Amino acid sequence: MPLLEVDEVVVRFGGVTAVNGATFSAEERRITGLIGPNGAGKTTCFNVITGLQRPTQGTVRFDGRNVTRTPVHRRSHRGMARTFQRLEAFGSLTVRENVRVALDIAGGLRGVLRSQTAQIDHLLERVGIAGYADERADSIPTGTARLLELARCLAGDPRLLLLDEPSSGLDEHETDAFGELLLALAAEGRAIVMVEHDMDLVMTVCDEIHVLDFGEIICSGSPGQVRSDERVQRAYLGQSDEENTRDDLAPFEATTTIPAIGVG
Ligand SMILES: Nc1ncnc2c1ncn2[C@@H]1O[C@H](COP(=O)(O)OP(=O)(O)OP(=O)(O)O)[C@@H](O)[C@H]1O
Repeated sequence: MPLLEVDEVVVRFGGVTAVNGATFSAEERRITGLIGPNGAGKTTCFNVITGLQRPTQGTVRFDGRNVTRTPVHRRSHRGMARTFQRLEAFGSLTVRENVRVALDIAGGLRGVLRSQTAQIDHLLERVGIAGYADERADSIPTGTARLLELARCLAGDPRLLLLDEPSSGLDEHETDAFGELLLALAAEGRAIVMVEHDMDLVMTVCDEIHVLDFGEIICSGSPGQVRSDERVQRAYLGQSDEENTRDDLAPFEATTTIPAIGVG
């Protein structure tokens, strides 16, 4: 049974249908990609999964239980963790203090009063930002701040990790290391769902990919299946030049086939 099941979810904002009957799942030990053009409904799906957005219709199940109406903090307590596109760390605290706060909160839920320095160091090393431990969070590069968000998520030892554009701000070398980290986190038994615009990363690490377009899942499958799907290629190429300004879409402008984006 998948750890996460999203079933026929619809989200309407007035006249806008942001998500339209989306059905997909995520399993432990696997990395699931959720991709699609700007405004396709990816972040809204994350909001529904984590409880920030009540769906107009549909169901979310986590570990077999219907959590569609479960508040955010209870879903978190049951093992969901999420990073945001917008950075959420406390800017005036150091990187180390940010991780300590996250560990204290997670530990508090388990009755542990004070986090151990070794735990903090371990998390910082794990995500590769130990060198920034004593810097203020608002002074570190964006990519590093995203890794700090991940460290804060891992403080709660989540079973399901939802990552919203986690690699943005990382250079090529850092992105490669990040991909390795994701694979290691999944191998430990976690389910990872990732909204990501770096197609090289998505195609390299994801076991399964769901493609959203105008709120609908238009394709689900392996990276190979998604790359060769005509509807996916049309969805990306269909954007006007004005809309099509994001770096992530640039590779699709040069070619009509996804395999030519430098993967595999
Ligand atoms: N609170 C809201 N009120 C009204 N419309 C919204 C709201 N949130 C999202 N939308 C609309 O819903 C659609 C889906 O938005 P969403 O942010 O989920 O897309 P996305 O795929 O995450 O986009 P991006 O890749 O640009 O982050 C868009 O048309 C957006 O304008």
